Amino acid sequence: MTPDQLQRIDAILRAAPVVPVLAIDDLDDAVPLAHALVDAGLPVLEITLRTPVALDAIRRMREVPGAIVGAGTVLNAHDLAAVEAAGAAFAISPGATDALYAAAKSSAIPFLPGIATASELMRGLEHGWMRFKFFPAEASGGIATLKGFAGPFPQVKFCPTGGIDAAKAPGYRALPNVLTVGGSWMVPADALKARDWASIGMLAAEAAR
Ligand SMILES: O=C(O)C(=O)C[C@H](O)[C@H](O)COP(=O)(O)O
Repeated sequence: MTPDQLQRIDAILRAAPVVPVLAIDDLDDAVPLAHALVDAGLPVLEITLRTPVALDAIRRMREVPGAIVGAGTVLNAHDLAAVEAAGAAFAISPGATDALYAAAKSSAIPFLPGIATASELMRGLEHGWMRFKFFPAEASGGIATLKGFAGPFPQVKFCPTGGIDAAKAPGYRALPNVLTVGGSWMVPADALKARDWASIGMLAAEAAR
């Protein structure tokens, strides 16, 4: 991670009160969903590569004014190259491998690897990274684990994701080593299916406060 990549990932995460983690099945939902979230105060969007239309969704959503659209579920060097080619502003992984770190080092895209343990974090430090997704946050000890990491790793900051909801988010965001949190709670599956942008906007606005 170059100083430039560190500065860029920090700027992106600091622009996000919360990062919505999105799985888009219907490409026609991409733009109205981005509008609903951005207008509600959540400009930074993580589009997971879990659906066949994810790369096309990134291409469309990045045209929405104010949106900072990145990719999630980036599992390998091939995924990283694909999301960079689609114009993603950043790439997030639920974990990390040596091959993925190597690919990220030779790429310009800001990359946020995932870690859940001290050893995974130390492997990331060896590769030069100081910003991580903490995943799956709740299942990996949540706030108590992040407080534990603050002692031996004072220079490291996190975006915890996984099992966080509206009630739990403020506790995470109050931690000094947390830049922002990620989660899908503001886009309930039934609201997305119903294209209920008003409800999603209300949940997003609440998350942005
Ligand atoms: O697909 C990925 O790359 C992931 O890392 C998983 C997501 O971050 C979580 O599924 C979001 O967590 P929830 O808010 O609990 O839904």
